[in-house]
Amino acid sequence: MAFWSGASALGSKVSRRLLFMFTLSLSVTYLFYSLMSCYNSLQENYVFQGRLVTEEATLGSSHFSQSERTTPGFRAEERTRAPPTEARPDFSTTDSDPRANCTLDYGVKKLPQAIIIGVKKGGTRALLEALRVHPDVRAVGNEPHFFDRNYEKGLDWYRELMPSTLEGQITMEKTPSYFVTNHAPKRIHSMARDIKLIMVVRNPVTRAISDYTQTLSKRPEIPTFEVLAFKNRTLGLIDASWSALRIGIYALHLESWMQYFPLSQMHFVSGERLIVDPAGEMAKVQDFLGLKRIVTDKHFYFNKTKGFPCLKKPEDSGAPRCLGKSKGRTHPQIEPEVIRRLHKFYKPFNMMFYQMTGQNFEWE
Ligand SMILES: Nc1ncnc2c1ncn2[C@@H]1O[C@H](COP(=O)(O)OS(=O)(=O)O)[C@@H](OP(=O)(O)O)[C@H]1O
Repeated sequence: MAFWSGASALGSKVSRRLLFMFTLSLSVTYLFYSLMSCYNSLQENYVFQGRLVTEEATLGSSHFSQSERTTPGFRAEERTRAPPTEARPDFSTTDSDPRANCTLDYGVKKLPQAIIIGVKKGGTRALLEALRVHPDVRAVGNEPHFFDRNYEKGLDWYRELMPSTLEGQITMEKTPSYFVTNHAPKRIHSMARDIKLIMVVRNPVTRAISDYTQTLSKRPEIPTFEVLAFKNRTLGLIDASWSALRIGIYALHLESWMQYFPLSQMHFVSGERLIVDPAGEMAKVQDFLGLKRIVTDKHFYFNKTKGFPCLKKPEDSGAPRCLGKSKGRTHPQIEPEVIRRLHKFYKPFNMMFYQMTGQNFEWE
C-alpha cells in the first residue's frame, strides 16, 4: 500500500516536472521566434551603414500627390500618367514602421497630438526618424494621408493606424502633402484644435529640384526641369501651377493654416539646418513639443558615404541608421539662369514667409 502511494506520489511529481519542462520549452521557442521576427523586421527596414530604408523602394511605381492630381493647373501629361487612386496603396509614399513588430503594444491608441504637415522634400523623414528616438514619442512610420486621401474613412480608422502610447507619450504622424491640401487645416482643426503642427521648410528652389528629381527617378521620360518651370521661357514667365513650384510658395499655403491655428501651435524647422546641425534643430523641436531634450548630438554622426547625418547605433540593438537611397539623391544640373530666375520669383514670397513666421531662413 505504502509502496503504491509512494509510487503514485513519485509519478505525479515526475509528470508535474515534465509538464513544467514542456511549458518552459514552449515559452523559450515562442520567445526565440519573436526575437527572430523582430530582428528580420529590423533588417528589412533599416539600412545598415549606407543601404537603407524602403521609403521609395515601396514607391517604385511612384505617384503624384493628391493635390497634384486634383489641381486644375496641373499639367495634363502628368495627370494622365498618375495611376488611378484605387491602384494606390494607402501608404504609398513611405517606409514601413520598423518598430511595429518588435514592441509589445502596451497602452492605448490615440489620435495624434502633433503632426509633421510638410513640406514635401523638406526633410520630413529625417525629422520623424530622429524624433522616434525619443522615448516619449511614438509615431506611425508610414504616411497615413488621412486628411487628404483617406478622410472619408473616419477618425476611428485613423486612430487605429497609430501605435499605442503610454501616459505621457506623444502620438505623431507625418504626411507632407497636408501642407498644400486645401481642406487639411479645417479638418485637422475639427479633430484637435490644440494640435501641434510642424513644418520642415527648405529653400523653395532646391525643394523644387528635389521634387523634380524624385519624379524623374520614376518617370525618366518627363520633360526637363527647365521646360516644366516656364509657361513662356522667352518672356521669362514662370509656371506657378506646376506643383513642384507651387508647393514652394510657402506664404500662400501658410495663410490657410493661420486661419485655423495660432502661430504658437506651429513650429518651423529649417531643412538646411536639419542637415548641418540636426541636434540644434532637434533641441528646438523637443522644446516645442514639451519634451525633455533627450535626442542630442550624441545620437547623430555624419556619414561621409551618405553625405548626411545618420542616427548612431542604438544602445540595445541594431546598426547605425541612415535614410534610404531616395533621400539625398543627386540632383540634375539645372541651368544657372533658370535657378536665378526662380530665386527672383520666390523672393517676395520668401520675405512674406519670414514676416509671417518671424524667422529668417536665409534663402536669399
Ligand atoms: N539625415 C538626412 N538624410 C538624408 N536626407 C536628409 C537628411 N536630412 C535632411 N534630408 C533631406 O530630406 C530630403 C527629403 O525630404 P523628405 O523626407 O521630406 O521627403 S518626402 O517628402 O518624404 O519624400 C532629401 O532631399 P534630397 O537631397 O533632394 O533627396 C534630403 O536633402
